[in-house]
Amino acid sequence: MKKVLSIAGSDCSGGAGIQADLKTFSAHGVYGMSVIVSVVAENTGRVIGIQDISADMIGKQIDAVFEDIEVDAVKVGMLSTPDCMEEAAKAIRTMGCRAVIVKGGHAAGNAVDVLFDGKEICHFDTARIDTKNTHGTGCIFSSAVASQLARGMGIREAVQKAKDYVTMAIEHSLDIGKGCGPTHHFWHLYQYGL
Ligand SMILES: Nc1ncnc2c1ncn2[C@@H]1O[C@H](COP(=O)(O)OP(=O)(O)OP(=O)(O)O)[C@@H](O)[C@H]1O
Ligand SMILES: Cc1ncc(COP(=O)(O)O)c(N)n1
Repeated sequence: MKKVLSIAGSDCSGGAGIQADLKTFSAHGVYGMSVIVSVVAENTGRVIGIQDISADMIGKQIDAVFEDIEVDAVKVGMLSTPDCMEEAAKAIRTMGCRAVIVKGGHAAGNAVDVLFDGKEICHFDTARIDTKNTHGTGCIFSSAVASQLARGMGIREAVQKAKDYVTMAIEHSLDIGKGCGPTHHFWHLYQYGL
């Protein structure tokens, strides 16, 4: 089984952050691991508090994973301090960085994401879904890309599959909480079974 690591914050309400990443990894059939950089007291409506984990402890978590387990892909989420960013940058640097994707979830009109793979620009364009329930969309989109890369897919195909996944997860989003609810990480599994 391919192994994917998320370096991100913890969302106690379960829709974003580490919790969303682990659900997304499981939905993609990869083994999920997590390095927690921050504990966030948040829900679908507001962020109440943020407790950052020390850079030393973040580094130790990363070392604990890498000294023992072969990691096929890394996804980085919320990084709330420059120290966290430095630890993550060191980890990413060891893997190389060949492509960049800019997400357009907050723009007006269609939901368009733009990928630059070092050679060509590629657009991923879907109709905007009219819903307030988009808590965690960025988390699950990037976790889905990391999962597909770990499974051996090329970058363009991985982004297309992740876009399809996040779009359907938003389409089947859950009305949980009073604010912006989470998406449905396992809609496909619940609809069609294993
Ligand atoms: N209402 C929507 N309808 C369709 N797709 C959406 C919608 N909102 C977000 N997306 C898609 O979800 C994915 C995540 O992008 P999004 O911009 O929401 O991430 P984000 O992490 O919230 O962004 P940011 O980091 O700027 O807060 C992208 O593929 C985006 O196009
Ligand atoms: C711990 C944590 N990490 C990230 C996000 C952003 O989520 P998104 O931008 O995907 O909605 C969040 N709300 N909480």
